[in-house]
Order: sequence, then C-alpha cells, then structure tokens
Amino acid sequence: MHHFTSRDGVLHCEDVSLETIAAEVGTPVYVYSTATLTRHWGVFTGALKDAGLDATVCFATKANGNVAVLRTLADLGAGADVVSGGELFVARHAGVPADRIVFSGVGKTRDELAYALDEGIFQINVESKSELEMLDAVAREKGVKAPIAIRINPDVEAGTHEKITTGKFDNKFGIAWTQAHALYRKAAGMDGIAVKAIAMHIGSQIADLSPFDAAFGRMRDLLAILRRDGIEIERLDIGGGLGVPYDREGDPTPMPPADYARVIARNLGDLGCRLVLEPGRLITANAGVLLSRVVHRKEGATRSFLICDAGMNDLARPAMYDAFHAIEPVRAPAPGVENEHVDVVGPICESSDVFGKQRALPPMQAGDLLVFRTAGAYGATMSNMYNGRPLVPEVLVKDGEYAVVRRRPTWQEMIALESPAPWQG
Ligand SMILES: Cc1ncc(COP(=O)(O)O)c(C=O)c1O
Ligand SMILES: N[C@@H](CCCC[NH3+])C(=O)O
Repeated sequence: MHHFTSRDGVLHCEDVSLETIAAEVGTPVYVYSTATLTRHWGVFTGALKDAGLDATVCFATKANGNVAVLRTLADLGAGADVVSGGELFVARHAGVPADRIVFSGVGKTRDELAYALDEGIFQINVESKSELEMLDAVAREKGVKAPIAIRINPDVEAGTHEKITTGKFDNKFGIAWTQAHALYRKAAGMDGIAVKAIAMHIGSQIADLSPFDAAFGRMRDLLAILRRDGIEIERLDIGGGLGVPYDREGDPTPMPPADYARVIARNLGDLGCRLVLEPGRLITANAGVLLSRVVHRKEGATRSFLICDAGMNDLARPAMYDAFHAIEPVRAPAPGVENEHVDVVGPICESSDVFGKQRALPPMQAGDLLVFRTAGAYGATMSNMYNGRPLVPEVLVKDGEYAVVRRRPTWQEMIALESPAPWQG
C-alpha cells in the first residue's frame, strides 16, 4: 500500500495529491496506482517462478476491467480470464493476446462461444454438459476444434463469505468432480472439441491455504484417472481466489503468494503440466482507492453521519457482502485532534448504503475528502447508475502524472440509450 502515502499531511497516490485529483476531476472517483499494479504483478509472478512453476497468469478481468489497467497488466505480460463476450472484447481491445485468454462462466451463449472461437483464445472452461454440446456444435460449424478445460467443482469449503464461495456441490459452478470423468470421456470423443486442461476456482478472498491444498489434491487425482484413460491433459488451471488484507482488526492475514506457490508446487508442480492462474483481487484491490467528498454532516439522535458523494452504486461491496473497507481522511488531522465515532454513508435511498458504522475518524465536515481503501478490485466493475447517478470515473496515476481513463458521463450520456416509445410522440 505504500504507493498511497501521506505527504505534508495530504494523501497522495504515487506523486500526485488526491486533493489535486478531486479538484480537477471531481468526486467520487476511483484512483489506481501503476506502481502498485506493477509491484503486485511482480510479486505474484515472481513467487511462481521462484517455486519453479511454469505458468500463464490470466488476470481476472471482472476484478478491474478498465482498459488502461488491463493495458498496464498486458504490457507486463498478463493474460486475461474473461466471463463474457464483453470482457473478451475489452481484453482484446486493451491488447491482451488471444493465446493468453481463458473464458470462464456458467452461462456462455452460442454467440459468445462463436466469438471466442473466432478470436482464437487458448482455452474455454466448460461448466456443463449443455455448454459442451453447444460448443462442439459451434466449433464443427466453423470447422475448428475448441480448446477446452472442464471446470471441476471439488466440493471444498473455502472458508470465505458464503456469497463468494464457488467450489461446493451446492454452488452452480463447475462439474462435480465425481461426474467429471464421464464428461471428459464424452468431450474426448467429440469432433469439435480438443481437451487440453482441467480447471477449477473455489472462491474468492480466501485467507487460508488448506482449501487450495484439498482442491489441488482432487485435481491431481482426476489427472491420474484421465491419463490412465488415455486422455491427454497439458494444462492445469487453478483459478484465482487468494485473499488480500482489507485491514480490519481480527481478520485473518491472507497467505503471501510465496506460500501459495509452494502449495501449488507441492501438489501440481511435478505433473508435466503447464499451470494457468486467474488472480483478480490480489493484483488490483490494493492498487486502488475510491476518493469521495463529504457532502453533509448530520447529527442524528443516536449518532453522527458523514454523508458522502460516493454511494453503494459506486462501491457495492459493503452493501452486498457487509465487506469492510478502511476509510481514511485525505488530509491528516492536526496533531492532538482526537478521533470520534461516526457512520459513513452514501446518498442512495437504501438503508444498506452504509460504508462503515461507528468508524473512528478525526472530526470531518462537509467538503472534506476521504478514501475507501482496497477498492481497486470489484469496485468500478460492479458499479451501476442506481438513483440516476452516472458511472463513477476512473483515474490512473503513474509517478507524477495522472490520466482520466474513464471519464464521468454527462446526464445526457446517462440516458443516451433510452428513448420514448414511438406512440409517445
Ligand atoms: C472463474 C474465476 N476465476 C478467477 C476469479 C478471480 O478471483 P479472485 O479475484 O478472488 O482472485 C473469479 C472470481 O472469483 C472467478 O469466478
Ligand atoms: N465480487 C466479489 C467477489 C466475487 C468474485 C467473482 N467470482 C467481491 O467483491 O468480493
């Protein structure tokens, strides 16, 4: 996090003052640090290399789909994990080579599968028999073979929030590992399918390595079964999911990438397969903050509220998962000023539009700036226009420079796709 630091009492992103960005771009706004993105990428890929692993790292675009962020990562050698035709389009537009793009997701449509084949991406992670049959048909029509993995559901408890666990049999994701062998056999006999890999992804914000250990064991067992059956597997795609610190007291400390890499190497390192990884949060979460201004301070009957210009439409995680984001003033308080406890809320007409209850903060007033930390993953990508609020802009900082890499739409642009019905004149 050391690319977001206080200088002369004002929070900076690299060498740019967040007060400057707020004044020039307006608030709310997401601010990302190129240096942090680069550092996270280096630490993660370095850990894999140090563990002797031969890996293709495909950044999970759903965590942060901004073209400039993706371009930054692509320039460092990143591939992309995409979950829709739209994400595939953005990844290609940002310069991610097709031979480093993997397509995940339970609901790929015929058109999306056709687009993926036309682009020549290196792997499609199939999540159902229905999808396998559809993909086979589309590929045969085109006279090609679709390179696939089957995403297995290893039925492990990831120990994360129930809304973001994906590797239990009750979840909609993947093929139960107990049913995978049969589907692989079917796939191996299809003219439009080229079996290449086994895939899995057990959930997100995982702080403990034991669920990975258990799931990798299942993958290893399946590989042995498939090989005995003469089904060739070249790659193992182990998804993403490694957690990051959100700096809440009492939260488990997520495992460092080096420890994760050692667990991968121990389970899967000696199988003659290339690895594919799909990290999202780990790369971008702590490379971004949401910068917001206090619009009103309100003294309620039981508590004080700081009402910000950012809302749950801009950063949905607290409302969706009761997620914790550290909140900090941009301008440090004068020495000796004591903290108070306040509720930090947004302007949306929903009681769940709360970023933090009874947070300890120096006294703040209307006009003051604050940041929500660790907002570079699943922040802007999950934003929406609820309550008639145009999408929040995004800024990318590099050293002493910044660029608006998604500008704030005007109200006119917000309604540009809408029109009265013809009979309304
Ligand atoms: C298939 C798949 N791969 C990768 C990811 C990225 O996960 P994370 O951001 O936890 O690394 C996700 C999201 O959880 C996912 O669904
Ligand atoms: N969007 C979630 C994580 C789900 C990841 C998508 N598979 C979050 O903000 O934590």
